Amino acid sequence: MRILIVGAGATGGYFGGRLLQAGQDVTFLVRAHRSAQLAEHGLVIRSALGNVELPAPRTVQAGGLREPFDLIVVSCKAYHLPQVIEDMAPAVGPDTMIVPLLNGMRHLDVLDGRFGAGHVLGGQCVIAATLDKQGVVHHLNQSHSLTFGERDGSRSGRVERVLAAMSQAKFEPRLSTTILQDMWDKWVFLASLAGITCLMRAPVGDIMAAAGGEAAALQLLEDCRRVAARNQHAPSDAVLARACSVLTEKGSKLSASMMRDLEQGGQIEADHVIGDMLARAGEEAESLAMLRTAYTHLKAYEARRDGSG
Ligand SMILES: NC(=O)C1=CN([C@@H]2O[C@H](COP(=O)(O)OP(=O)(O)OC[C@H]3O[C@@H](n4cnc5c(N)ncnc54)[C@H](OP(=O)(O)O)[C@@H]3O)[C@@H](O)[C@H]2O)C=CC1
Ligand SMILES: CC(C)(CO)C(=O)C(=O)O
Repeated sequence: MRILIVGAGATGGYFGGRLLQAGQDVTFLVRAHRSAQLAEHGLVIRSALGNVELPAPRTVQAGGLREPFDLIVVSCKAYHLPQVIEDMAPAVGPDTMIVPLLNGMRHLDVLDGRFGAGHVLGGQCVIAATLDKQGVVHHLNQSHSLTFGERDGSRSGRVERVLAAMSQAKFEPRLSTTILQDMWDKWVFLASLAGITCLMRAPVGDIMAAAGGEAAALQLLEDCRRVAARNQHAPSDAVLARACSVLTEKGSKLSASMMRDLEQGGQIEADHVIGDMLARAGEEAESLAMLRTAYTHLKAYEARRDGSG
């Protein structure tokens, strides 16, 4: 299976690197700076679950794509998606599958609109990873699952082939028959985690140590749950209980990748992760005060960052 990983950043570098390590036919679509880094230093992953150094992984830049790939894994940030879509278009042939790993949901509509829904599977990853200035991928926790599936829930031949291709790689590939619900479940959790850790500029444990911290986190979770329910994707009691316990764990060092980006002064996926959640609340948005505050806070950060205030 010919696999194109779009973006060799934290998630793309990690999962693409693990696939390459397992002997899969992997190419990375990258931009000039990352291309030079990978050519000089190779793809380096530092992980408690096993370091790996892959000298000179195959890369291609926009304009260099000539043929369709079997599988395209999209692992860019949401704010880069419009350009990414144009750059990857020559790699999409009649039988190409696209698996996006972005947090949130709106990218599915964007990808469907450009390539047709038949090409676009559901996808998500659970991992904490970051890229340092030298281009090394740092895996920060013990989770590394990549879940994908047909959005109609079927176990088609093509998703079975993706599972087979991923089965030898050193991460947890999961073929889901409920991928849209899985994506909503993760979004509800992630939007709560990103919203609260960014708002408080602190990981979960420090928020729990602060007066009002637990109530604020749980209120944000409840706001996101209400949006999911309104969109016919209410999380189950078990999913909610798990989200609740992770978001309120005393002493926890957990924070969202958005908080890491924000603390480094970087761009953030405010509209994609929080704004779109609010947009899907419709007229209920007025009553979701924590979610609205989380969004306003991120937009104020963006305004300050890009000097548009
Ligand atoms: N990091 C994490 O722990 C997790 C992240 N996620 C989600 O995964 C998605 C990706 O995040 P993450 O991997 O952290 O992001 P990164 O910023 O680490 O990586 C994204 C990569 O996309 C590349 N890129 C952007 N535009 C293009 C383009 N036109 N052509 C080729 N490459 C391009 C960037 O390259 P360049 O260097 O040129 O800018 C960058 O290396 C996000 O939606 C995030 O929310 C989900 C779970 C965990
Ligand atoms: C939920 C979590 C923390 C892990 O995948 C994540 O997606 C993120 O930090 O962006």
